Amino acid sequence: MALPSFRSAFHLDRAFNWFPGHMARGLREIQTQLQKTDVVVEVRDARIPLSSINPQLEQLANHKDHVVVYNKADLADPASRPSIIQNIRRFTGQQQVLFTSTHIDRDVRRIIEYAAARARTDPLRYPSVTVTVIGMPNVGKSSLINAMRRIGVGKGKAAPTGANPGVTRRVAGVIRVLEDPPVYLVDSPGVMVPYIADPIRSFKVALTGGMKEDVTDVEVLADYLLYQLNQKRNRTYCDMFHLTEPSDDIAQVLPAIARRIGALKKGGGHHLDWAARHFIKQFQLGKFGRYTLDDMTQDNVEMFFRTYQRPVRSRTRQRKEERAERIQARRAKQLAKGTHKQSYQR
Ligand SMILES: Nc1nc2c(ncn2[C@@H]2O[C@H](COP(=O)(O)OP(=O)(O)OP(=O)(O)O)[C@@H](O)[C@H]2O)c(=O)[nH]1
Repeated sequence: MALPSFRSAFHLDRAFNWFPGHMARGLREIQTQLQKTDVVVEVRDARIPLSSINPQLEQLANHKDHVVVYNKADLADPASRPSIIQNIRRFTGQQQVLFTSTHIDRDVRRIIEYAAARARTDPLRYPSVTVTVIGMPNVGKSSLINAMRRIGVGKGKAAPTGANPGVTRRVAGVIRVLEDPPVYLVDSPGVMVPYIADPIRSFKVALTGGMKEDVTDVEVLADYLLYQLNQKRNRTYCDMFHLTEPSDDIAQVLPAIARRIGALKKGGGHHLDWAARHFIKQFQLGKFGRYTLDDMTQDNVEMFFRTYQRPVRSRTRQRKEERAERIQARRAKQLAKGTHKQSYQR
């Protein structure tokens, strides 16, 4: 049987963006909180090692003792780890890079140990250590804090968690995670990059659960997931949804998923949005295997770091600036004319 031909690129005309008010406020609160912080734990998603970097947070954290934690490592391709460590060190100078899964105690303990080492090596300077946990939405900050508390002091959940992004909305109070030396953690709201210009980057963030569903289009996102699976020649979805052969056409795949999960409309037809949500959820649960969506090849990483720190203007800001430029140009023109008139009159 001839293999079906797959798309060689995914074409998108728009990016998803999500930056509600609580994130702008959260960023200001984090800035204030960092003044009272000894160690910053910046949590990112191991499945999107580049796309889960928020330059605004990174800049705030860079002035501090700062450790980068790639969480959800159980869902990411382990083969990408060496290139993540190497590239992050090379392009950001960041030496402390850890990989964690909140349900693997050994991983979580390494963060506690990192913070406790400050107090152990310099107890006069650090009679206790305060750690602030920052990062993009849904990367697992609160889950990590709860895991550290469970491991460090044997206590239950203190930070609310949830499958949807944006559960934590304010910088929280301190939570003790170790008695001796005393280590305290502070949770903070996930802060998204204010404006993501690159549609593919926004799709990766959305696919890994970092965007509120309302700002996305689940069927387009499901199509992007299908594209990703086919790129990697991953056929798991065929067995899962009883497809006889792989397809690159989401219009064929979504009805098959809908039939499989019983998302059928009363008068006939399929709930394609339910099917799309189910498809995406399976990816987020790791049912298609472990994925690192960002291309970690040298060229791509270099390109990312060359452009990512440039402040990206939102469309509104861009329009305002363009308008201001037009007004200025018009005034300059009028002035030139006026000057000409004046000199003529003189
Ligand atoms: N598989 C896996 N899931 C995780 C891990 N850490 C967190 N999660 C799940 O990811 C989801 C988000 O976790 P949270 O801890 O609420 O994330 P957060 O970064 O605090 O989210 P915000 O409130 O948006 O800032 C939850 O459903 C967690 O169960 C991990 O290491 N592995």
